[in-house]
Amino acid sequence: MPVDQLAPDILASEQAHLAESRKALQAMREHAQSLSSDAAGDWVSQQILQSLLDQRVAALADHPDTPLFFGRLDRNADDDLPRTIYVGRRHVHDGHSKPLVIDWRAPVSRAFYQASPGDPMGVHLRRRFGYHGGKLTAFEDEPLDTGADVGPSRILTEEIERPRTGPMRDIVATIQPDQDEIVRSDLGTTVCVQGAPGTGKTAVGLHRAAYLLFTHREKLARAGVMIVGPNKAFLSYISSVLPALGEVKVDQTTVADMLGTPGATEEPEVAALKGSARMVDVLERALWAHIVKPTEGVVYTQGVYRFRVADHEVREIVASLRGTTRYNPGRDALTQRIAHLVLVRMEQRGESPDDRVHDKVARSKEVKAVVESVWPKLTPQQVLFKLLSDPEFLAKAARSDLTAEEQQLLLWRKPYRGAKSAKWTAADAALLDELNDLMERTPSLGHLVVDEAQDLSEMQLRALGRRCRTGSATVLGDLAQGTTPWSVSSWETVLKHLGQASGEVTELTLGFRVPREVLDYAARLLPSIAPHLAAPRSLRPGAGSLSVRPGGSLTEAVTQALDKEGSIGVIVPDARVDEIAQELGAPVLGPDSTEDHRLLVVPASLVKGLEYDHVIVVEPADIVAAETRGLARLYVVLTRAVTSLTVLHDRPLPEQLAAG
Ligand SMILES: Nc1ncnc2c1ncn2[C@@H]1O[C@H](COP(=O)(O)OP(=O)(O)OP(=O)(O)O)[C@@H](O)[C@H]1O
Repeated sequence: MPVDQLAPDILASEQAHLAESRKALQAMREHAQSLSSDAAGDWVSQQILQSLLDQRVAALADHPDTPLFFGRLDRNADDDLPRTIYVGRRHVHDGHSKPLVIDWRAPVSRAFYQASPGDPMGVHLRRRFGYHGGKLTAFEDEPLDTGADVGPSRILTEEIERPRTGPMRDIVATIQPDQDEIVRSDLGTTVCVQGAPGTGKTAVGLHRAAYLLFTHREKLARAGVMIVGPNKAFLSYISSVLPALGEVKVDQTTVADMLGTPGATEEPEVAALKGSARMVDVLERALWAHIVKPTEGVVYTQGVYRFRVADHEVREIVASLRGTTRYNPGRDALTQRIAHLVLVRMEQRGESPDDRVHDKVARSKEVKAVVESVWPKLTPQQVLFKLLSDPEFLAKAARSDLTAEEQQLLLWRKPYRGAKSAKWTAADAALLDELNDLMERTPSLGHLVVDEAQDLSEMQLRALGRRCRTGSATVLGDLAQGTTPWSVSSWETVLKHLGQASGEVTELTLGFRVPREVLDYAARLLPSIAPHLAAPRSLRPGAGSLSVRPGGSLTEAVTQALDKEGSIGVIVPDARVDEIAQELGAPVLGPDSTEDHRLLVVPASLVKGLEYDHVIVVEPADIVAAETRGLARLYVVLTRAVTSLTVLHDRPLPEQLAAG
């Protein structure tokens, strides 16, 4: 496709449109700044209005380095909009409300991403713009009414190959048609995306969040949108994308932050068992086993009178409540109903007690004592503590759902002294969350984006599912990159445990990050780790991007990479991180890292979801040997490179890689 830098007139007129749009944006901002919150009636409304105005002013800031628009459509359409529209990150209009730039999320912008010679969608020319810094330097024309396909866009390839420094960039200018389908799917639809490394799953998830917030602003501002990623380093890497799209009110979190940071670790087989949804019934029985059959009634004394509620009456209330409410509301309801019966007795004696008396009875020590003995106040930690430390209690709760060996596996080898001093693992955190929800309903958000979902256990998925129970989700992942002991093998299973069984599973198949030569090399591992998945495809051939060096020198590889532009990740077996960092005098990526460095030593276990222009992998055999799903880990490691991958090894390569 021609990048038409040789048409100076056109380029100059497009640059003039950019200048006009920038000026108009400046005017919109000045107007917003001139608005006053004084018009609001009271102090509270004034504060709310001021905060809205501040947000509006911030949203109208012009970032000189980011293109205000990146595309143009010349349309045949007969609607209220100009025939020529410019597509950009946000709406900009002139002083007469004429749109100069239209938000990429507006319905009319859809054609920019979706129109094709086969289906021009009323567009006869699509123009893409190339930028250098904030300067418009090139454009690329695609006539859509001639029926001829003009081939891949050079602006797209250049965008992908632009050297990386710092965090992930947005892809709003170059979203591809199949990605756009996912980005623009309805709020009510849960979408699950399987995609090979670098197919843009993370990018698509973030852009979908931005699209939904634009399209359903009010509803989602109330209900909330949350992005869930594997660790803080990953969140830091993606943290700039949504703000660059003008969306600052999205929470980004990890499962550990959401459910509680683990204070202990455990054997993979124990973690896998605790992660299984078979634990659900066990937990439910464990909780409800705390309710004791009432053997005594209540005697409430007021002055010289005693009002009695018989034991069988308490039994009846408990029986009617058990299993029909969550644990805590059930406990409250038991208190209220006992108090009610006391009040009935008072009325039978001719009194007319009011609400205050009702409250007093409900809070009396007599009623509290019976409720506590029958339906005790509990914390999730107390229940799980009992389950993991008391073999008899576990056997009672487990029934035939867990074998004797499995029960043995669950019990702590060295029990803690109490629920408060117990140290919980990542798997325990999900069990505690399940118990918490059995006791008290977990509030739901409007939309959840879950990245690297293949690594979540069934119990973690249930925990996330609760948080989008009345909303929807975007679930992203790659079954071949599953590295946890509980990694799932099908997306249908993921959706089921998430409580979104009707969600749509879709696939992204074209890789943008990894050059073909490197991707083909990594794909030699696929038959061993995910035989049912098709080999991934790559947009760019990347001839010469792969170098495998037996006995190769690390210092030499790093020096070569430093001679080129872009970021460098030296990915090493976790056990060798310190040694190699010292050798290179380079910083190490930690789970909580948020800083940018051009050269980083990266532990293999932390590199999921990240990418570097140049990747140097040290000793693949050790990376594989370090964990049960070591081959899948190696697949993740080998698919992080945008421009070049160098593999250094002294030990023989894993046989799947060697046999090429
Ligand atoms: N349409 C696109 N235009 C430009 N760049 C793109 C596009 N789609 C994806 N990319 C780029 O490709 C790279 C990989 O994207 P992303 O991290 O979203 O992939 P992923 O599928 O989540 O990968 P992984 O499975 O390895 O986590 C990123 O640099 C992203 O910006």
